[in-house]
Amino acid sequence: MSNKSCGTSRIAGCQFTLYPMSDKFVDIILGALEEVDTSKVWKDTDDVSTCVRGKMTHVFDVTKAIFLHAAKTGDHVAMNGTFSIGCPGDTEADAYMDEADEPLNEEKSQQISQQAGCKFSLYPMGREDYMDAIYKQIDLSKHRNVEVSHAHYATRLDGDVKDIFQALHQSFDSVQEKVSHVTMTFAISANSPSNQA
Ligand SMILES: Cc1ncc(C[n+]2csc(CCO)c2C)c(N)n1
Repeated sequence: MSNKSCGTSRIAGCQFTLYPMSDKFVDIILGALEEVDTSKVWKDTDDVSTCVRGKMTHVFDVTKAIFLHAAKTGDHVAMNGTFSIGCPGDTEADAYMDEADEPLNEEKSQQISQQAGCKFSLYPMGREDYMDAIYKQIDLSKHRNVEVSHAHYATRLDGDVKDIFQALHQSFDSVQEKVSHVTMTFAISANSPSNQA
């Protein structure tokens, strides 16, 4: 099987869009994209979304940091996105697969404390037993730092943004160990007026 691998890890990616519910949306989007160190990932931003690709650890580090920097403005900010790994033909970011594993934004991200709500869905591709792959690989009870609940077509995670992204990362990683091509969609929202008493 050709899994387009390079070294020991495979190219992962995330395509995401920030939606700041604020008049300052341009500054919030561009500010978050600028403030985060994206030098270990391939990156492309257009009028619809941003795509980052490279080692899984850097893809999660950068996506999480961009959401945190937008949310720390205090404005109501949402992000929708799709993670993908093992997509046949996804080799364009090969050069980035040689980057060392240390995430570049972890220190700054650790300093930001931010609550959020998130819904995510896993899609193991090309498998008749896709439901088993989802149920067997994700032991959601492992995510001790986030509140896990079930929603139609998705699993809901509530807690600190860093813990939510850690749970997303773990779930995605455990499924991709067993299934070659996996996508995972997510929507995350912070500072929503719905949560203000
Ligand atoms: C992560 C992310 N990347 C791109 C866009 C698209 N976008 C909409 S407004 C704007 C700034 C002015 O051009 C940009 C880049 C987004 N919303 N979120």
